[in-house]
Amino acid sequence: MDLKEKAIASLKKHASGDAFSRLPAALPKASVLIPLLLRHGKLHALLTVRSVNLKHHAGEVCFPGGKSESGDTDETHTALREAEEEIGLPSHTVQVICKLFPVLNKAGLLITPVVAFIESSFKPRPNADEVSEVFTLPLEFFTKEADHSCYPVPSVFGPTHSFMYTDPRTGHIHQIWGLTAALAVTVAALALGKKPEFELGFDLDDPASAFRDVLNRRLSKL
Ligand SMILES: CC(C)(COP(=O)(O)O)[C@@H](O)C(=O)NCCC(=O)NCCSC(=O)CCC(=O)O
Ligand SMILES: Nc1ncnc2c1ncn2[C@@H]1O[C@H](COP(=O)(O)O)[C@@H](OP(=O)(O)O)[C@H]1O
Ligand SMILES: [Mg+2]
Repeated sequence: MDLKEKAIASLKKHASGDAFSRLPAALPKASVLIPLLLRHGKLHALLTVRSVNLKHHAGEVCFPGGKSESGDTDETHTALREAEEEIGLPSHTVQVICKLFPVLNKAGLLITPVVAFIESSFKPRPNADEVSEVFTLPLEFFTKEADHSCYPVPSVFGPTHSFMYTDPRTGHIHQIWGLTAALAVTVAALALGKKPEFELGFDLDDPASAFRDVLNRRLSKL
């Protein structure tokens, strides 16, 4: 099996399917697209820098995505629609692999990560209202200790991970932390089949278990 096939097979083992699709409507929903691509024979991930003018998470690094809208048919539709709006990614060129288990953020938004392969030749067209920059980086960066730190403060699941990435193309230094870092380390570890050099703070064989506890606590309060 080649790199891409291995990553797809490994990610699909953690597909959440529709297990979380029928949760109460009182739980507001969002999706993020985790776009993977092959570049120089390696798996890469695509990330965005949010506009400094946004009300929430201004200037932070995140995956393309956003809140579910009434016309969306499911979580995957939300992720693809948002990616098309934010970075001009044509949905028909995207190979969706699977939805992973959703995560709850502090605001109570249930966020479903949708993992997908995009074409290596994709040229982003950022929507300046929402996105100031788009960059890609090797997925294995999220398994290395070199530019990583970890804080004991609980994030969406496990401790808070943080990475400092210097983009060799632009020289820009990007901090990737919190929710986005948690999703990136999970997808990197699963897709590459490689334990990170640092302590993850959750069980890689069952990454959804920590999340289930958080979700059940939240559901009991609805
Ligand atoms: C949650 C969102 C996917 C919603 O999308 P929208 O475009 O409508 O804002 C998005 O805001 C998002 O990805 N936010 C997180 C960005 C991020 O990871 N920032 C760095 C750390 S802040 C953090 O981890 C917040 C955790 C929390 O519980 O809120
Ligand atoms: N055309 C537009 N111009 C400016 N802001 C927009 C916009 N469309 C969406 N937004 C804002 O962009 C953010 C992300 O939206 P989405 O969920 O669609 O990704 C939201 O703001 P905040 O994140 O500041 O609340 C939303 O209000
Ligand atoms: Mg968004």
